[in-house]
Amino acid sequence: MAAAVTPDPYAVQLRGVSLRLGQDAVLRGVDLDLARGEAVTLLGANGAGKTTLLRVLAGALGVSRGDGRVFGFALSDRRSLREHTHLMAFDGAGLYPDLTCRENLAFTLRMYGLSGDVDGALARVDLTRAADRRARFLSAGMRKRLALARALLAGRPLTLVDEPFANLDDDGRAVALDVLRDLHGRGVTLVVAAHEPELARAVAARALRLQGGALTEAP
Ligand SMILES: Nc1ncnc2c1ncn2[C@@H]1O[C@H](COP(=O)(O)OP(=O)(O)OP(=O)(O)O)[C@@H](O)[C@H]1O
Repeated sequence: MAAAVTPDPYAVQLRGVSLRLGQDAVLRGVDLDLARGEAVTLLGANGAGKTTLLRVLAGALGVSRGDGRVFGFALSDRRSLREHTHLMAFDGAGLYPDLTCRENLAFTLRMYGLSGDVDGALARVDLTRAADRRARFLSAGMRKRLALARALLAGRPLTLVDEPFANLDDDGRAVALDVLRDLHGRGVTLVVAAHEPELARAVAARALRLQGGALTEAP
């Protein structure tokens, strides 16, 4: 009889992950267990290493020491990590400045091998009137909205969101919450790095703090 296969219940497991960037030991023994479908808020001062940790989980950065898995894939298998994650970067990286909003989203779908409702996503983030504007001519808040629409369409099983509320007005913050709740409701595992704990925790009640390169549960 074949042995029963137990699916890995974890989206993320990190053990003693350390990373040095230049002179800085940015991550120093990070341990993390995230269940599939869990949403977590990532807190920490400027320069604490939040973006760095998101980039490790997204397969964009290798680690110096330690071990970990993302959906069962080793951290060193960065290609598999990239295929199962979406990183919504703070600075809008991933958006193509010379493509229009609509073209950017259509391109994301093509790149990820998906079909989806581009105009619906633009409407969700209130960018319909800017659909044919090139990304380079968007305001910072509009770029953030476009990045949220991109994350929504991508719907990758692990979505890593860097400062989703920065540069947004009150309506925009509501849009960001709506998008994050939608992703979470679809079973997407979320890590939300934010400086607005009260907002982030409305989606991701469990909060972790990155301090001195290590993660601890935040009360
Ligand atoms: N490519 C790099 N080379 C050298 N040092 C880097 C590099 N990227 C980041 N760092 C350093 O790593 C540390 C952590 O940066 P990171 O961007 O991860 O912090 P953060 O917690 O996201 O900060 P913020 O809240 O300001 O966005 C900082 O000291 C930063 O200067």
